[in-house]
Amino acid sequence: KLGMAYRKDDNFGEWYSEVVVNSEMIEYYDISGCYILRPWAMEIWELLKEFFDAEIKKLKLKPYYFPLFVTENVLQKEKDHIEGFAPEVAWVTKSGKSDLEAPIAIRPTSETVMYPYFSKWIRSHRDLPLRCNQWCNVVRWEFSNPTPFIRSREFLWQEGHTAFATKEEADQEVLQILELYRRIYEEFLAVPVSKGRKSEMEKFAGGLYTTSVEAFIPNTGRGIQGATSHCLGQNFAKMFDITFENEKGAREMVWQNSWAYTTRSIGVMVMTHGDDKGLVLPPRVAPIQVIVIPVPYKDADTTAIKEACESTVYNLNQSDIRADLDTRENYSPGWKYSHWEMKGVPLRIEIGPKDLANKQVRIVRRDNGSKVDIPVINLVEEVKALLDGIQENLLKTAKEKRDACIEVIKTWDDFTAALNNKRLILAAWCDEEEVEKDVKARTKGDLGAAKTLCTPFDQPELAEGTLCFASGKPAKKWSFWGRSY
Ligand SMILES: O=C1CCCN[C@@H]1CCCn1cnc2cc(F)c(Cl)cc2c1=O
Ligand SMILES: [Mg+2]
Repeated sequence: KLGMAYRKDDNFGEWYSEVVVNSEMIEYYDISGCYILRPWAMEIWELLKEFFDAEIKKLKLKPYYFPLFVTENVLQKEKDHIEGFAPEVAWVTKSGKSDLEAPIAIRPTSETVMYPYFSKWIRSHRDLPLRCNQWCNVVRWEFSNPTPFIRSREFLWQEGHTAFATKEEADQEVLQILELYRRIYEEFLAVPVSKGRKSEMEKFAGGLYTTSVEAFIPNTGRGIQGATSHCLGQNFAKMFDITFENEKGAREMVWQNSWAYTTRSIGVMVMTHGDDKGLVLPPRVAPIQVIVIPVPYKDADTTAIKEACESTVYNLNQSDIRADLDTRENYSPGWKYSHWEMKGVPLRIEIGPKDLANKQVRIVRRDNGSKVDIPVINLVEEVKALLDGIQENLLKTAKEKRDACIEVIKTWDDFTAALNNKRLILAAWCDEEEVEKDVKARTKGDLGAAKTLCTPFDQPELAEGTLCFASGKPAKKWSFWGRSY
């Protein structure tokens, strides 16, 4: 199937569903909210994992794998904060025809699975820091509109769970991990994000504070949480009795963090860069960075052309560039151009008789469609420069688009107007939870209510006497507000 039926700016939802299928990332599945991740998606996940895993190994994280299942009474251990999540928990109640004695939950997150064993493993300060990471799937039986990568009932993630003797160590790691999440989004996915702190209402209820990287989708005017890094304080240490004997022989509770990013990150990238020809991949996450296509003419030397394509791919691969060729005789060059554009391959190289004769190749950029003829001898350097240029251009363009959506507001009327204009709102407010609840109540509607997305670490100047846009009380901080996924 060639070409898109939907245009990104006309029908974003349909456009998105079409892109993820036509680019061969996703196959829809017969259970709502579940999707098949095909190689074009999994290879991106693996490239991100390769970077992140190497980085957390530098931070001394150790790989673990904990069971998928958790008993009811262990899951209920954090009853205070999970009561809001209870409807999302999926339960196994039978095996074959017979009922299980007690239902078993499928992990929606792994605190309750892991922490009883943290309690067992941590005895002395010498057992600290404990640094545990697992790559796995989790299940949350969500009911709001399922969307490939963005909101699914099963998704892949990494979840890091660490324990320290001091709050200072925990605070430091929270930010180290948040920086890695920023790098995942900005340096790999070319998606601009804002680092900040979640409000008391939006944070992980079981923790002390939550930091996050927040992205924004201009087409829908919705914010989207890219990844989270929580400091749990000693809350879970208390709940699960995770204590250690310090150097002086006194017993203390550990300070813990937990942090995650998920396959949602791939969906954010698709939404950010895709266009009406389909997917547009940032080179650093492109499974194929360069596709080489022979352009044979009726009486041309097709063998020579094919050999030129093969040596081009070989030379690029020798320089660690992910190149491949499409020599399928049953498809025309034109069909192949559209096919690989749909899949978002950053560079296409065309080799025809003229190119052969001139010892050059024609290179076409997916991001801006520009074409350039390059002498074969300069090929590798030129391709590397072009790939770097595309990576840079995608982030720069996305940043400009996101920044163009930011609107600073001071009054309630401007707030509601900006909301309806699909803006990313930056507003000073009094930081009172009641007021945040009130804004939610006053903006409820079929598009969803407005909420705080994060309080950016990078705070604009707060002029003396600035008043909260919602309550009129003295403003304490600037926060990003908007509707969200
Ligand atoms: O975000 C992270 C980073 C990685 C480890 N976990 C935390 C907190 C997860 C919050 N959360 C999120 N969703 C949940 C859904 C549920 F069904 C239940 Cl029972 C609990 C939760 C829940 O605690
Ligand atoms: Mg949720």
